[in-house]
Amino acid sequence: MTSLPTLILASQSPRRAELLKRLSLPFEVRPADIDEESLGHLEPAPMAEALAAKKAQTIWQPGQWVLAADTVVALDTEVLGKPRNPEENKAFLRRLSGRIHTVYTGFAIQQPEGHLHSEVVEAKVAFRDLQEWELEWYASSGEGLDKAGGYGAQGLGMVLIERIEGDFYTVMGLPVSRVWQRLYELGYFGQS
Ligand SMILES: Cc1cn([C@H]2C[C@H](O)[C@@H](COP(=O)(O)OP(=O)(O)OP(=O)(O)O)O2)c(=O)[nH]c1=O
Repeated sequence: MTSLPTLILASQSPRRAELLKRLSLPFEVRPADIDEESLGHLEPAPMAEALAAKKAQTIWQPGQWVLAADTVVALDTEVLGKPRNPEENKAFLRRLSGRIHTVYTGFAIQQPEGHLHSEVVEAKVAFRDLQEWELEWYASSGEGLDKAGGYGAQGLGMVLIERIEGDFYTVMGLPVSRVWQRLYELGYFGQS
């Protein structure tokens, strides 16, 4: 393969950077500081897609390939954001315990000439019935504090999960297989 253009990753998420690294794609991180509240009125799926698109558009400059994403965790119709403290983290986990919730990860790719592609992918996650000591243990680890829904499926949070329906990487914050496919279709890897 000839050398690929540098992807600008419009995300501060270390997980998304790690996934691009694992794909051996050349990239630079340039987080987009957007007002997420302004799209808070949307339903979870369109919200994840619109936030990803907004992040890409904030960073894009002519000639660049930009990739952005946003992960929204929804329990029925309610969105669980990032818990503000261990107490709130515990409360989130108590609500997720023994139930199935949906993780929506929207992603956006903006091409060098400005065309913007965005879409959203979903996965269903079933939590085990969690014991009180497990809520305490997980919340005090601090792992869930910078994560939507208050847990990380790729970390200690793996023990909270009974099963996942859909792509694991959608839960982790970037549906890599779908992103890869779209990059190909949009011509990132060269003329197809
Ligand atoms: C549910 C879940 C979320 N997460 C993370 C992925 C995202 O980083 C984060 C959701 O917040 P996002 O707002 O999607 O992303 P971010 O704030 O980390 O970064 P940026 O806005 O700059 O793109 O939660 C996990 O790492 N594992 C999980 O299992």
